[in-house]
Formats: sequence, structure tokens, C-alpha cells
Amino acid sequence: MDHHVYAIPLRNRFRGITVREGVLLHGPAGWGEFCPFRDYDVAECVPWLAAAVEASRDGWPAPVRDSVEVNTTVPVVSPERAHELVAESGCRTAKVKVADPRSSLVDDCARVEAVRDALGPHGAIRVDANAAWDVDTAVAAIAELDRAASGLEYVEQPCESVDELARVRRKVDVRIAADESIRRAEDPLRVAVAGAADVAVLKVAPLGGVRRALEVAEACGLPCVVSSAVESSVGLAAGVALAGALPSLDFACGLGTRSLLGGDVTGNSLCPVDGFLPVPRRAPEPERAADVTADGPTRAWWLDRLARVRALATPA
Ligand SMILES: O=C(O)CCC(=O)c1ccccc1C(=O)O
Ligand SMILES: [Mg+2]
Repeated sequence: MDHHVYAIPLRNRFRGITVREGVLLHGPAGWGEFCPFRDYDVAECVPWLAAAVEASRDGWPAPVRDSVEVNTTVPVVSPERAHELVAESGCRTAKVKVADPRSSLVDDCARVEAVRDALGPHGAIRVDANAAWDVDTAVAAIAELDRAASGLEYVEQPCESVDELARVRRKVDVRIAADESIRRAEDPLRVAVAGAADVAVLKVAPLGGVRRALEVAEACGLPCVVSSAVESSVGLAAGVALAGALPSLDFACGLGTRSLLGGDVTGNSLCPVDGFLPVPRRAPEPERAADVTADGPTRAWWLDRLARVRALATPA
């Protein structure tokens, strides 16, 4: 079989979704994963296909390290649940989702305090606001969250625009990381030139593959953090390959997301051990894909999407 459509339930709602779906593609170099979120239009899916084609047809560039430190990712959950997730992760760094419509700043601070308690004084805490704040709200919220964390490592995408990020960055002492601003940028260099961020977040699929993400890393000239899009272990492997190939890596990567899923396509998942993942040479075989096969309508929806993205990506 050269493709497999999967549907994996999430253990907690994340980014408004409760099930992660996509297509695994097989080629001469192994397996790739195509899993753009349902709300993306066809054009936005094109780089995701390029990343899956790279993995399955070409493989990845050689790594320069053999393991990668990762953060655990804490969704919008109760402080008690956040404490448990961090304690069971084995990671020294945690990323906490904040500024969600279902969570007030008071809730966010309580969750961050619980995460600090679970990590101990030497762990690192970063927060991700997914562009939810305006400049003044960001400046005030960052001060509160920095206090609750007893020091934040960085704040990811506090506001939407590059200009707003730059303004927040001038007003706070906490580092700013750009995520959506890198992913959606036609010119990632602009983020650095504008003085908008201290750290760039790179995701393989929206950037169009490991090679393209390495070019973006070089062009933006910032320290990079590789993050997942909450893929199965097949897609996660591409993220770890990128993290393994970056010339320098100063922060833990957002690739500890296997635990957000209630299943996987592989028997041997990319779960961090003591906060580290081994750098793979190719994606793992999806030998357990049959456990998470999508139902008929879901399968039809994905094969139709794949055909339309292919048609756009390879003009007749
Ligand atoms: O960075 C991490 O810790 C996990 C990945 C993550 O948060 C994420 C996953 C899917 C879509 C968006 C995001 C995000 O960083 O905003
Ligand atoms: Mg982010």
C-alpha cells in the first residue's frame, strides 16, 4: 500500500481540534506525512505536500547531532493536570499554551505556577499566545506570567504582526519567539531585520520540508526552535531530522508532542526519554497504521484534498 489515511484522537483539545487526521505517503525513501489542518485552503496545503514528498521520495540531509532535547507541551488544562503532564514527561522544559479564549490570565498564571512546581527551579518555561494579544495586553500579561513562572525562557508569538512583535520586544525583558510570523512569511529575514524576535520557531510541514526549513534558518539568522504540528511519529521524525541537521541548536524543541495523541501509526513512537529524542535517518514504518484507520467519509475527504493539492502543486 502506498498511502494510508489515519484519524487519531487527541488526549486534550488542542488548537480547537479533538482528532488529528492526515495521509501517510510511501515512496522510495520511505514514509512521509501530509496533515494540514482541516481549515487550511488548498494553496496553504502545498508546502505540507512538499514536505511529505521530500520525506518519501528524497529523504533528509545528514544530521550533525544524534539526539535532540525537547519540551513538553501543556495544553489548556487544569493546574493539577498540567502538573501531572509535566511530571510524567521527563522533560526539563515545558511550553504552556496561554491566551486561549477558554482560559483567563488568572487561569494561565495558575497553570504556569503548577508547571514551575512540577519542573523545579532549574527547568525552563516558555509560553505560547498564538497571536492572541494586542501590544498593551501582551506587555501586561507577560509581566504577570513571568512572575508566575519565576522567569520565562521566552514568549512565543504574543501578537499577530511583525510590527507588534517588535513593539512588545522593546517593552519587555523576556525573549520573543516568532512562530506564525515565520511560517506565513514570504520573507523570514524581515522578522530579524525588524527586531521583532530573539528566536525563530521552525515547522517542517508549513515551510515545505527539511531542506527549505534549513534555508529559512540560515536566512533569518536567529537561534531556532523546531516545533511539530502535532503529527504522528512519521511526521515527527521529519521535525527531529531538521533539529538534527541545524548547524546550531540552543533551545529545547517542541517535538515532545506524541503524548498529546491518544494513539500512533507506529509501534515504536517518538516519545522522549529523559527529555531527549534520537535523531532518525528516515521515518519509522507505520506498522500500526491499521489501529488508527480513518472511516470511509474521512478517507474520501483526504484523498480528494490530496488530489486537489497535487493538481495545484504540479501544474498540467
Ligand atoms: O511547540 C510545541 O511545543 C508543540 C507544537 C505546537 O505548539 C503547535 C502545534 C500545532 C500547531 C501550532 C502549534 C504552535 O506552536 O502554535
Ligand atoms: Mg506557536
